[in-house]
Amino acid sequence: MDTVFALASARGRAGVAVIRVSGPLALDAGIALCGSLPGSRGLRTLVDASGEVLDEALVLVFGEGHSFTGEAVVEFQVHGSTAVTDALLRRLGEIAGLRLAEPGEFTRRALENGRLDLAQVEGLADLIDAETEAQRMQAQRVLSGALGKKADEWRRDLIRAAALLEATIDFADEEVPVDVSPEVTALIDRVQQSLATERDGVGIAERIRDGFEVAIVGPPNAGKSTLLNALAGREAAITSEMAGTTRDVIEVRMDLGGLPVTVLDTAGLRATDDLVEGIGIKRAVERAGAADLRVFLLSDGEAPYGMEPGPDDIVVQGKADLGRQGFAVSGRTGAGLDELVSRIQKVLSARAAHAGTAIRERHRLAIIRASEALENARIEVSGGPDRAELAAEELRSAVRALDSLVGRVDVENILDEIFASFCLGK
Ligand SMILES: Nc1nc2c(ncn2[C@@H]2O[C@H](COP(=O)(O)OP(=O)(O)OP(=O)(O)O)[C@@H](O)[C@H]2O)c(=O)[nH]1
Ligand SMILES: [K+]
Ligand SMILES: [Mg+2]
Repeated sequence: MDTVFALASARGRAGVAVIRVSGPLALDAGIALCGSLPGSRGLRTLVDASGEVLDEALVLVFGEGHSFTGEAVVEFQVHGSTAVTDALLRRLGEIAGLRLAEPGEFTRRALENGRLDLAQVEGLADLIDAETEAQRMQAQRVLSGALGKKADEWRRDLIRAAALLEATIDFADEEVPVDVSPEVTALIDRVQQSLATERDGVGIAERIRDGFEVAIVGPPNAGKSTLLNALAGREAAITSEMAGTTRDVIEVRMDLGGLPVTVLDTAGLRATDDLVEGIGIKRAVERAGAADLRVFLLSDGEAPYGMEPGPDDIVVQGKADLGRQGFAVSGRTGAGLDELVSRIQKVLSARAAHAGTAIRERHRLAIIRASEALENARIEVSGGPDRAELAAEELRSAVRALDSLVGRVDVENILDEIFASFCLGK
């Protein structure tokens, strides 16, 4: 195994930069730079091959089995200037047996050494990318190994069910006094239910990761673009007194009370002979229809045109500053904005609450494969003792599908995909 090193903190000027060295030669490399290594941490002067001082560093030493990667690791916390980190990386590169780590290589080693399971690696990737509070909490849940724990419970139940069936196979020639099928079916049912909940939560978990879409729709000149700009805090969309100003869908990503949201501004909906405006309206209806939530911004007294609000959708009058009945907002003065944001948040957080520990399409597909095998197992079980062997085989195939969630089975093909999202030094 090579010894690898990389800048583990972000590139660029900073108070502190962290350079990590991991692998069998990590301690030797540390000694080459500092003369002597501290037991676990201490201040050292780092020198180059000719004894020239590189920097003063806080040096952290982790023995094999006690580091992030599971290997022997030395970390140097140095002054965060590009010149210092470049000099140190150059120096490490001169040491025989050391090379620069590939993107994600530290994490990959952590996985290979059993420090993290595959789902935790995905959680770590999400945590590094997390921008909002909801994303951070979701990533922490996955990084803590919650999906692995769930998978263990499912596995235990299914292995027990398979064992019960195996027992009847072994005694097939003799008279088996107990019928195991009720207990086996109960175990299958329990796992099935839990799998269904997790499967249904994946869509929401993906929204938390990638963002919810909230579309502003309504008639021309209702003030949709002005409202978008007020929410975004900048002039993202063109506004004017001309009806039919917005044609393309304008997207602005924002953090609404901890939830990642992309707000869409759309063309005003009305009957039109204008070709380009018509295309804009078609796009508006399509994108708003596919969004997670719609805010119908209406002009005084007008009914929605072209789209009907769904049960969760928010209907609000625009231009509150002109004096409106009921719930109204004004993008111009900001009146009613807090109320609108809190209504949006309320709807989306209620949905976000359904996110479980399975958070990716990969998880959803594994869960579906397992569920299908369990469905087959249930059919075989109901076919009587002669079919016990087939039922047990289906249970094992469900276990294999679930094992792929945490990487117990061969997952080489998905590793590259997962690690492609990692950056250097992670
Ligand atoms: N008094 C008042 N005028 C507003 C408000 N919001 C927008 N306006 C004005 O109403 C006109 C239309 O605003 P826009 O934001 O372009 O409306 P829109 O709904 O995006 O219009 P289209 O893109 O054409 O569908 C502009 O002249 C705005 O200055 C508001 O809250 N109060
Ligand atoms: K307008
Ligand atoms: Mg507009």
